[in-house]
Amino acid sequence: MTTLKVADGRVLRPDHTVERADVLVDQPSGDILAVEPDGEGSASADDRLDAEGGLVIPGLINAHTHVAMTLFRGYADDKPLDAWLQEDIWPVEAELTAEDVRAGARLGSLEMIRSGTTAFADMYFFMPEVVAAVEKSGLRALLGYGSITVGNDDAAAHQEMQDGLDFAEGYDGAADGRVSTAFMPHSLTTVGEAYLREYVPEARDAGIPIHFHANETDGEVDPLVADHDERPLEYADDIGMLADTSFLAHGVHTDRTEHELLAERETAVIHCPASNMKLASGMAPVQAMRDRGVTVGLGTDGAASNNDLSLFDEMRDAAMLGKLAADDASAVDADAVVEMATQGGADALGMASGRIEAGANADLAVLDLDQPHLTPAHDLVSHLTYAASGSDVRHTVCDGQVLMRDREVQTLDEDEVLADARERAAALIDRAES
Ligand SMILES: N[C@@H](CCSC[C@H]1O[C@@H](n2cnc3c(=O)[nH]cnc32)[C@H](O)[C@@H]1O)C(=O)O
Ligand SMILES: [Zn+2]
Repeated sequence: MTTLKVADGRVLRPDHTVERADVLVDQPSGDILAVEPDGEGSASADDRLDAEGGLVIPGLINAHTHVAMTLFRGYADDKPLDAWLQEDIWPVEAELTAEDVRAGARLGSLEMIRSGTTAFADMYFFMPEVVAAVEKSGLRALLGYGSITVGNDDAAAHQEMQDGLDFAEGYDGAADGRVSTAFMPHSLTTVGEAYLREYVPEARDAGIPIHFHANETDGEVDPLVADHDERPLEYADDIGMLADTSFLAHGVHTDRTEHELLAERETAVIHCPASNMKLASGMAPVQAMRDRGVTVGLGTDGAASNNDLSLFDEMRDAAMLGKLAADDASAVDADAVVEMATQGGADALGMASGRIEAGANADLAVLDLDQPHLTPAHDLVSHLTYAASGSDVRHTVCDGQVLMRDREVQTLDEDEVLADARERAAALIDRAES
C-alpha cells in the first residue's frame, strides 16, 4: 500500500464544520482511508503534502462545461446566446480539428487543476481527445459527445445521435476508471423530437446517463411551449429524459411544475451563473429549486461564455445571482453554494467525490489561508464562497494522485500547454475568418 498524508491542515468536513486533521489517502485505490483529528494521526505515510496554514476542501466539481472552448476565450463577447452561437461560435467550431480539441482540453485541464477543480462534465466534439487530456492530466470526468440534429439531413442526424451513443458505450471506465460517460443530446430545441424519441430509450435501456441543455433562454422555452402545449421539462419527461442518472444544464426559465418534476425524478440541475449573466439568459430560481428538493450542481459552461473555468468565481456568482433572483439576501447562502460546488456536483455526476471522509474518492484541494484577503477567518465556508479565488489553491489531489504540489502542476508541462493552445487558437481563428 502506498499512502499519502495531507498533513497539519484544517479540514472541511461533509457537515461543513472545520477541524484540524490529517487526511490519509490510499494511492492505489485512490480512496480516503481516514481523517485523523489532530494528535490522533497514524505514524508515517509514503508521501506527505504540507497543509499547515491551509484549508483542505473537497476538489471542486465543474458539472457543466465545454472544456476545449478555452481556445475561444475572449474571441466573441457581449452577445445573446442565439447570435453568439450562430454568428461567432458555430462558424469557428466548424473549423475545429482533433488536435485543436486536444490543445483546448489540456489548457482547460491545467486551468482547472490550478483552481482546485478535480472533476468536470464535458459535452463537445472529438471526445476521445478529451479522454486523452483526462488520462494525462489526472483529473476525473464525465464525458459525452454533444449530438445536434438541426441543420442536418436525416442520415447525418442519425449519425450524430449514434456517435453520441457509441462514444458513451466505448469510453465508460477509461483512464483507470476516472472517465465515466453520458449520452448528450445538445438541447431540447437543437435535437428533433423524432431523434430524441428514437435514441433516448436506447440510452436508458443501456443504463447510460443523459445530459442536455434545457430552459436556458426565453427564446428557447417559448417555441417549445407553443409547439407542445406543455413546459419543456414536461416534454423532456414524456420522452424519458428525466431520470435519477440524468442532469441538465441551466434550468433558468423553469416553473414550479418543472421543479416538482425534477425533484420527483431526482434529475439534477447544473447552474451556470456566469454564463447566464454574460449571455443575459436570465436568473435561475436556484433557491426555489433547492427548496423543492432538486439537486443543484455548479458549472462554468464553456470559457467563451464565462470567461474562465474557476469554480471559485462561479461560487461567488451563484451566491450573488441567487439572492437577486429570489429578491432575498438570505437566499443561496454560503453553505448552499459550497454544497453545490462539491456534493451537489458529485451527486449529479454519480461520483463518490465532493466530501472528505473515509471511503470517498481522494479528490481534494488545499488552499493557502495565510493571505490578506482571507484574514480574519471568522467563517471559512463564507471565505470559500465570497473571498477565495483559484489562485489561493496550493495543492490539488485527484484519485489519490498529486496533480499540483506547491502550485507546480505535476502532470502537464505548463509552458508547452500554453504555447500549443496559443498557436492552435490563432491558426483556428485564421482559418475561420479567411
Ligand atoms: N455535434 C455538435 C456539437 C455539440 S458540442 C456542444 C455545443 O454546445 C455549444 N454551447 C456552448 N455553450 C452553450 C450554451 O450556453 N448553450 C447552448 N450551447 C452552448 C458549444 O459551442 C458546442 O457547439 C455539432 O455538430 O454542432
Ligand atoms: Zn453549455
